[in-house]
Amino acid sequence: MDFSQQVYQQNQTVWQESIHHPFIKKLSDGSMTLPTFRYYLIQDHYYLRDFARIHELAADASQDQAVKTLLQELANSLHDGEIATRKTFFKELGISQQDVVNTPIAPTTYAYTSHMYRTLTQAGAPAAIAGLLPCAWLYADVGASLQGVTSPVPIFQAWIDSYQSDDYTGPVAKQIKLTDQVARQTDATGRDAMTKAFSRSAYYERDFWQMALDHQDWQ
Ligand SMILES: Cc1ncc(C[n+]2csc(CCO)c2C)c(N)n1
Repeated sequence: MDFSQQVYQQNQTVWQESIHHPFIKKLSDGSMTLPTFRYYLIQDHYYLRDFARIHELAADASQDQAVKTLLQELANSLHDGEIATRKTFFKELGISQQDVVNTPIAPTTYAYTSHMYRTLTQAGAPAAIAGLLPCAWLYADVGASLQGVTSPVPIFQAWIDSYQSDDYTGPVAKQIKLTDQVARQTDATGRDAMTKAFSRSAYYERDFWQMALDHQDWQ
């Protein structure tokens, strides 16, 4: 069985807890408050900045030219895709640079991004690549689970729509393929590190939703 299918199956409990998380329910039924959505977007802004950076660092650390190129491509498509979408949301909700500066990175965002940097420095590019995978894959599944759902709040609907276009699902398939290719070129110890990196990211993805509902801070 491919590495991706194996870790996907192993992490279904936490995965399904994300898909059925109250955060997703509140987005789709419109009961989420705007301050919660704003909180999520600002934390996500911090997250995406590091997420893009880790692609670049993993590309630098990778020995394989094709892997390097694909990671760089994924990093570029982030700037045109997810990061650009966030900028539109910021504009629509009136979130300013000052609002971002005034909001510190919260513990779960800090832990999730630190986990990805740590994985890269301690276990290398293959594990870092596996740690990047749950992000896009989970959101594709969340998008699929929301197919046909119409949120009464237009900006929540825009968020849902952003995970349903082919522009989005194409890169996810590429990333799964890349991870499987890297896993095939890696020994058992490396694959074990990849497995751990994937599981930990899946865990932090679930906690990210809860962090936003709780408006988690450092108190
Ligand atoms: C915490 C968190 N996890 C996942 C995503 C989703 N996401 C991040 S980058 C990207 C594009 C393809 O890699 C997608 C879908 C997010 N925004 N925030």
